[in-house]
Amino acid sequence: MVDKKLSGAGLRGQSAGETALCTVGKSGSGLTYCGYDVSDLADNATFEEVAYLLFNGELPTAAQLDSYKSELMVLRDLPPALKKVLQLIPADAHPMDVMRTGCSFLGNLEPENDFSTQHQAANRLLAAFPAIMCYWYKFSHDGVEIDCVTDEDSIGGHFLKLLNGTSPSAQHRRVMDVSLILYAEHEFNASTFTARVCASTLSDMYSCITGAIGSLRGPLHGGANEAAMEMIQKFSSPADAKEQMAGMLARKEKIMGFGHAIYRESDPRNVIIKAWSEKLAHEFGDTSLYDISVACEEYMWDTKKLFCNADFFHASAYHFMGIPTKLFTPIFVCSRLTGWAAHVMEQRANNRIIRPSADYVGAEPRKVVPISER
Ligand SMILES: CC(=O)SCCNC(=O)CCNC(=O)[C@H](O)C(C)(C)COP(=O)(O)OP(=O)(O)OC[C@H]1O[C@@H](n2cnc3c(N)ncnc32)[C@H](O)[C@@H]1OP(=O)(O)O
Ligand SMILES: O=C([O-])CC(=O)C(=O)O
Repeated sequence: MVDKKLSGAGLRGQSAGETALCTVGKSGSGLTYCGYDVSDLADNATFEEVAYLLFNGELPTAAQLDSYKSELMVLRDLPPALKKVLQLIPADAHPMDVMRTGCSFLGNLEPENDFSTQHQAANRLLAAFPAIMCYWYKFSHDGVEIDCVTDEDSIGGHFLKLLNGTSPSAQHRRVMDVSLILYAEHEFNASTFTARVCASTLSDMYSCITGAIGSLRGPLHGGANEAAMEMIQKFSSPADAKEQMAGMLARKEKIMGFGHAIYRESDPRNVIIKAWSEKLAHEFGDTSLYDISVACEEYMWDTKKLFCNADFFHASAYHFMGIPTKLFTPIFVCSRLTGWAAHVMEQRANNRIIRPSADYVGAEPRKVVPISER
């Protein structure tokens, strides 16, 4: 992988601190968590192992993993007061606003009063996020109050069971696991940096994560998976996709799910989720959306040398699993929480308040003219 020439606005190319959690776009290996290549983790680990790795720096032993999964299972149910709040949020609310409120409200009920409980706060959010999303979704859309506890021992399986009310297939469980691994961590991306800035003021875990959710919500960041889904659904065939994309590029519109702030030639997560999307398309029995997605990928590379980022083939993969489009970005939250919380802990361990400077481009010094003379 070629290192991208990094300069210009948006703090691009400037180091804003140290991390032992992740490398992005380094030559030889596209993405690593604590030294492990993401493709190795996606092939050989589960999401809970990756969460444990990010929170503790090492992969768990079998006994440590068993006990960690049991700990998380006990933390899944939502307090009655939080359920009441979720019931008040209308069906047309943005699900990322629901996640933001759910996280913030839980912070009122179970505040992190002391940093010595930071692991508990992170684990509580990790265990509770799927229920926050699905409890609100099922109540507001179907009028059903779901049970927030399931017998699924993985977070991905738990989410699918909350959503569908039935146990997922082994394949769907595994795809969720891989997806959550791919989204878990990504160095100083916008939402993680938000969490670190907040942590640097010595604020609490819930505030850091609430702020990060707000940053992930935007279509230039995590919101791109939903935006990509909305786009590909409008294309009737691969040929139509190419024609419409040509128009979008001519109008200087951004094509969601393409390009990246750091990677230059490819996003290492794409090849992994793309392969799962293809498998799921065959299981779904209609590969047209996958074929359209491949046409988009080819067209963007051929015309603009822009490649799919992690979000693009997530859209079709989630769709083939029957997941409603509006829940795509909240799933990202369920995963990235691990990276955010790990960065909060890392910032706290070696903290100095993050406070950069600005280049002033405003008016020269001047005097206030009395209001009657303006
Ligand atoms: C999980 C994630 O958060 S991955 C990112 C998800 N976001 C998206 O998919 C949104 C679409 N992509 C984008 O908007 C951008 O590629 C970003 C925000 C990801 C990165 O932004 P930047 O670092 O500024 O991009 P970069 O410097 O590579 O842009 C180079 C040129 O390509 C253009 N470009 C980049 N991505 C796209 C795109 N998806 N569609 C059209 N043009 C694009 C830029 O506008 C820029 O053109 P210009 O020089 O004429 O202004
Ligand atoms: O790193 C970034 O800028 C965006 C990204 O891919 C992520 O957060 O996963």
